[in-house]
Amino acid sequence: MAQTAVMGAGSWGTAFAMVLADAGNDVRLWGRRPELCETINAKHENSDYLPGIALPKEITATHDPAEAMAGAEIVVLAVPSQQLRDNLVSWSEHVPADAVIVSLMKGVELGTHKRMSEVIAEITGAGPERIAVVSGPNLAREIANREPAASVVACEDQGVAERLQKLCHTASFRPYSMTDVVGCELAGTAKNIIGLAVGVCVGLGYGDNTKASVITRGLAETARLGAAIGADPVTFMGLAGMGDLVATCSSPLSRNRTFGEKLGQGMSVEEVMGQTSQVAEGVKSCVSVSELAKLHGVEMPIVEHVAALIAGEMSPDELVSRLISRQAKPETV
Ligand SMILES: NC(=O)c1ccc[n+]([C@@H]2O[C@H](COP(=O)([O-])OP(=O)(O)OC[C@H]3O[C@@H](n4cnc5c(N)ncnc54)[C@H](O)[C@@H]3O)[C@@H](O)[C@H]2O)c1
Ligand SMILES: O=P(O)(O)OC[C@H](O)CO
Repeated sequence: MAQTAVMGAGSWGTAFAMVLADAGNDVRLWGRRPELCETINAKHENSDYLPGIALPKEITATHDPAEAMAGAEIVVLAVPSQQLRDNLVSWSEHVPADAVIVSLMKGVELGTHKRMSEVIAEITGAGPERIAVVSGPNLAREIANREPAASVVACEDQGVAERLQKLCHTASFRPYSMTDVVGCELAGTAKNIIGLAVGVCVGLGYGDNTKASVITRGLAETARLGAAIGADPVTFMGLAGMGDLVATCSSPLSRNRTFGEKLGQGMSVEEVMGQTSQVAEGVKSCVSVSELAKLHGVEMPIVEHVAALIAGEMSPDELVSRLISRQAKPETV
């Protein structure tokens, strides 16, 4: 068992802190707002993000990053992807030199097109054997309710992945280990964008054939970019790929799918933003992933159309009609 720090007390940071505590680890949870940390410590509940769920007593919250990470063997990062860089710059002096740094985030940075593991390596100087990713079909509220689910722990060092796997294996959470960090991160990021597209179709009133078509072709274009940036193609068939895509695109709990659904129903991006307190990563990552694909000469029509929709350059109806009327071609990845 290990001393762990979870940096970010939103939905997934808190739910994953529960997983770590259930697995027998000591968990310090860093929260941005002192008053939320006080509530968590006093009531053992994150009333803002997971109301009604009793947190294990082994979780203690703090607003002080130095206190959160002091002596931590495992530092878990769970803030919105576009906010990671700024936070990590201010936290990096407190990250213990030998700690393994685990990303729970599913996004690609705007401007740099970097995956979160690349941002972590750049800012902390940690080598690949100290950087890991957890990704899979893991909607926070279901995990916090201890509903059975599987996930993937990826680290280039298989031994480190296996150690982390043991540290987060509980009676309801079953992690698999793997070494494909690139594939895992790309799959987790792209599924949010495909989830937005599926949500748009749901909002327009379309049914399961439409959803399945977007999911399948979404996975194909994700795998295409994966092949270009060095991912293992098998990853896209697994929990971080197909698994997460199915969970996100099927569930009303998904913030990305819900965001798209509201757009499909006729709300503007600004209106949906105004109603959304939690992060829908695909809204930003559609831009960075679309640019990354272009840099690698890879076509990602669904991602590109979602980026155009978010930019206000096309309507939900146009998104669907333009995708369906693209030139006919063989079904290849
Ligand atoms: N919620 C899920 O079901 C789930 C599951 C798997 C992965 N993820 C991923 O985990 C990451 C975190 O998502 P979440 O669901 O916890 O998001 P959230 O919106 O529920 O919470 C985000 C947390 O980050 C904090 N935050 C926001 N802006 C910040 C800033 N500028 N500086 C520091 N902290 C800031 C918020 O206060 C909050 O504690 C995302 O990349 C998401 O895609 C989420
Ligand atoms: O709520 P979403 O759309 O951010 O999805 C949450 C998780 O990533 C599902 O695995």
